[in-house]
Amino acid sequence: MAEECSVVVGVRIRPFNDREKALNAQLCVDVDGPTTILQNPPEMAIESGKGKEAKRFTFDASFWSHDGFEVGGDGYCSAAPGSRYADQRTVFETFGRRILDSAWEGYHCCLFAYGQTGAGKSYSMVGYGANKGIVPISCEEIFKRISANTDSNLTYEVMVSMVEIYNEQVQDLLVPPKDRPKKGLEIRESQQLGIYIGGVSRRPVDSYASIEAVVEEGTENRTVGATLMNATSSRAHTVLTIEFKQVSQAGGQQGQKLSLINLVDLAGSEKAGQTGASGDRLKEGCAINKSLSALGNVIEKLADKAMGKAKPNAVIPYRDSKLTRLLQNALGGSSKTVMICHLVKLRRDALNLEICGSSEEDQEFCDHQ
Ligand SMILES: Nc1ncnc2c1ncn2[C@@H]1O[C@H](COP(=O)(O)OP(=O)(O)OP(=O)(O)O)[C@@H](O)[C@H]1O
Repeated sequence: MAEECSVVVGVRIRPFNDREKALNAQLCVDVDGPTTILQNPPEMAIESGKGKEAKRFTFDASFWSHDGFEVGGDGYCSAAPGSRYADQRTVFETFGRRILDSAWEGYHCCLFAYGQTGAGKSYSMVGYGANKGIVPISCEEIFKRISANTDSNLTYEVMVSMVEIYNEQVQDLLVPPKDRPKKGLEIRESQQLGIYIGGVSRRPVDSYASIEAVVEEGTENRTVGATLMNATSSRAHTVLTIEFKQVSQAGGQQGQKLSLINLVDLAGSEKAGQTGASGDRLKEGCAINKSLSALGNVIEKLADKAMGKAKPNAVIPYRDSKLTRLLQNALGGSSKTVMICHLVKLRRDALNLEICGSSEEDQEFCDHQ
């Protein structure tokens, strides 16, 4: 456990939606192995004065989910023969499994889905219909692994909580909206527990069915609102925390290993003009963008530390937002972080590119919001 925190980043590109098809949207992204290639379309080249040359950004993985899939009888989308389409299972195998392996080793972990509204974050995290995302597949895997355990000296305890951060307030998704405190829950700190949410519901779960029921209940209670870009846009960050405890008995002594697995569906980053935002929607958008910037800063600093670009004692600005404060336990120390960035409008999808130290950074492309 002496290892420092690690941050891995991937990019996923979804199919065009109806709106983009109607607008005759141009495809200006490609992938080549772990590299994402951005083409500068001619009109942007004129606007930026930068020419048409493609830019290449290398990540830990780049998932092509734009086309090349076939739909099975059950609705599951998988790669057509010879295609490079990355289906839900591929994304889980590349990143979700890594998170579970780390949790089994006793690390705290965070997996984030980042991207503009409608870019496919919820699709990757929760999924739709037969195309289950990382959350349900991970939950299934956790209980598959637990039931495969044959060591009678080893037992497991799993607890789940689910909150959303909406307008910088932490709300318990396992409590109906009418019964929640108006100002949300407080993030507290103690020597024993580190950072924790005062009064949050923690439900014990002992099977896939029980965790699925809790996640469904929480999902029903989420704050969603329509924007022009996505009819059921999530306007809050949703954080599912799985407390995973391994209890071992040896020589009359009990040992415990606790891992916090945080699966985070971030609210969509966006430009007010594109989403038709005003009033409440605009206020939400400002809170979302502010906390995403804070997250970007924290991850960038963690990545710098992991790569030796920053001093080991460099201060990480967790306190700049509720989101980063809440996840401080899981992001700091010897933890594992995975960020899956979903691309749509490339010049504006900055955090994706900025946080990855291995990319050829270009301010024109990284001009965030
Ligand atoms: N990889 C994919 N393959 C097929 N369809 C996808 C994929 N990713 C997203 N979609 C479709 O695109 C639409 C928008 O996706 P999704 O709801 O996941 O976006 P989002 O980023 O979570 O948006 P928001 O932040 O507004 O909640 C959905 O109809 C979804 O089914």
